[in-house]
Amino acid sequence: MAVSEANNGRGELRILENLDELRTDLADYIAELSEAAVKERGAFAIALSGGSLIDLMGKLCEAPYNKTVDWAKWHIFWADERVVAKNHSDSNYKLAKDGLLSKVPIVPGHVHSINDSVSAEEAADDYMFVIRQLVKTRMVNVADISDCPKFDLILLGMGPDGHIASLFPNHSALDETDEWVTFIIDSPKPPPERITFTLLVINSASNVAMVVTGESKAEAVHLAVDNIGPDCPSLPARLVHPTEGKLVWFLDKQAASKLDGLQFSD
Ligand SMILES: O=C(O)[C@H](O)[C@@H](O)[C@H](O)[C@H](O)COP(=O)(O)O
Repeated sequence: MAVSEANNGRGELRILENLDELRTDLADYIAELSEAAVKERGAFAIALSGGSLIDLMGKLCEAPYNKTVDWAKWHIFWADERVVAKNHSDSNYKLAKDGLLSKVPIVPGHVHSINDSVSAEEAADDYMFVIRQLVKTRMVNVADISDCPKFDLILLGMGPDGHIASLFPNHSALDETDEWVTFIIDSPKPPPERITFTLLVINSASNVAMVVTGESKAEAVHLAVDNIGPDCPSLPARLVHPTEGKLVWFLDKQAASKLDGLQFSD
């Protein structure tokens, strides 16, 4: 693995030889953050996304993690969710349940999925209310300089267009600076209706991990991480910049292949 700090404050870059190494490194990283948060405040508030992420987290269901992680202290949220029924094949909740949550001893009451029986707008409001209650009890930590939730870890994938969660390039949801959760009804990636954490919440987290693999993402990784001059596009992934937290990129060689000045030692 090559680990380096992007020289422009764009976070730590962890570039893994292959998907197996990435899966192990990601599981170690999540397990370490979980242990630290449980030690410090008795709970671990983690937000998941959809896509390939859940499969890449798969090692957590295996030894030693399945036994060593303090699953009872985990509180699960979604950085974004598709507004479909929980048993629909498009549901990020279903993806996480089938691939992770059903395989480890998570407390069912700690799984904070969205209300799937209302409109996207109502689901976003409802989710914000749920998070607000958990911030009050400090199940979810609070930012030092605002009343914003400070998740212990937000895990994000990235599309080839540089979208993160359900924040897409040139979409007005990117400009939402008041609400913690917003909704969209015109997602370019199906299904169209989604709710998503805003940049406000993403950038208030203690830790944000961008988990990105495959050659189709290489250009977007370059645009999100490298110094690309004044024509810098407003790529959603480039706007991830935790103000009081730490950003780590988990990349395979393919996704990292267009980064400036990268040298792989074979
Ligand atoms: O629900 C979603 O669609 C996502 O949360 C989305 O932001 C996803 O993480 C990226 O599109 C990357 O997905 P892949 O890793 O599958 O390419």
